Amino acid sequence: MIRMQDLRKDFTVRVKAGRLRREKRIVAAVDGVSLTIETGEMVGYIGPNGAGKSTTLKMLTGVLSPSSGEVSVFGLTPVPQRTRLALRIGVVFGQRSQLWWDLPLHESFRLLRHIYRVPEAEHAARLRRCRDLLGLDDFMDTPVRQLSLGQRMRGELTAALLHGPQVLFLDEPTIGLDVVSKQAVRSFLAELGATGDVTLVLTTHDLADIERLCERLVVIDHGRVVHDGTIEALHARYGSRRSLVADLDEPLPAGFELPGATRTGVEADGHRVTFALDGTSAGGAVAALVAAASVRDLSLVEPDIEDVVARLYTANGAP
Ligand SMILES: Nc1ncnc2c1ncn2[C@@H]1O[C@H](COP(=O)(O)OP(=O)(O)OP(=O)(O)O)[C@@H](O)[C@H]1O
Repeated sequence: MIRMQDLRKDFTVRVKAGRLRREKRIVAAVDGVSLTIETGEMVGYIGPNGAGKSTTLKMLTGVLSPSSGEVSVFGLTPVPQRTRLALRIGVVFGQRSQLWWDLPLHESFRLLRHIYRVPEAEHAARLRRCRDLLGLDDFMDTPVRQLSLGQRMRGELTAALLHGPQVLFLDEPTIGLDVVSKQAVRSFLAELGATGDVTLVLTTHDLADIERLCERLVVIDHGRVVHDGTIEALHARYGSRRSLVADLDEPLPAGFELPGATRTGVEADGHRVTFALDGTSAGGAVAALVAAASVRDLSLVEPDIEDVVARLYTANGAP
């Protein structure tokens, strides 16, 4: 449904070359991206600053023309068929608003209904759902310029959905939001994605968004895709391991080894030990530890996505 084939976008920038001279330089913001995204997928599109995420979204939504390669969304070519495409996609760019700054929020929604020519009953049903799930009622009458960032973002999401798009492109939807607003936005998107009717593509620097929402993770760096798969596949590729943390009555005997695990930490004078598990099953290691020592408490710690993504960015030479 969304297809990109060897998609590229070059920008020409002028950089200082000596005291008075400026030189033209080509920046390959997107450098040969090929991806296919099917209906109902929830895809996290991540990468370090300047990796090319926003540029890709801009080409998908018809804001920017590609320098070369192909891009289509529902078989439409975004720039020349932008108007037709707009009826079928919703876009939220964290930094840019689609609401009318001086009007109360509900007026923006009313105007959008007319722009998209949405039948009254359909509009009312969608708006009701957004009001409930995103808790808009307290600020429906407030002019947009007086809304907090979290309130505005909830308004932006609603505005992007009122015409019933089949794909939602979100650029940093939770940036700068407080914890409560983040949760509201994430739960809302999770619910939306769970219906299977809406395809979600979102960029974010907050990996909790990805963990909560996305089955598929595409990592881009220097304009190129460096990973495309599940979070689990990413962990497997980078050898992330689960840890077993045990609190013991007595320290383990010297030279103690746990089959299927490697000791990675000792704290509290030997009363707390951490083992990295080699496999995915903890059963054998737990049984062996309990047989060998007096265990007071045990916990399993999942690998941290932040760590593995940081390793991935570093591996690709990001600054
Ligand atoms: N209009 C433009 N003119 C010149 N260079 C641009 C333009 N837009 C983006 N770039 C450059 O293209 C590269 C990719 O930028 P892009 O905004 O797509 O990155 P990003 O992954 O979205 O980054 P961030 O996480 O910081 O938002 C960067 O090197 C950026 O400086």
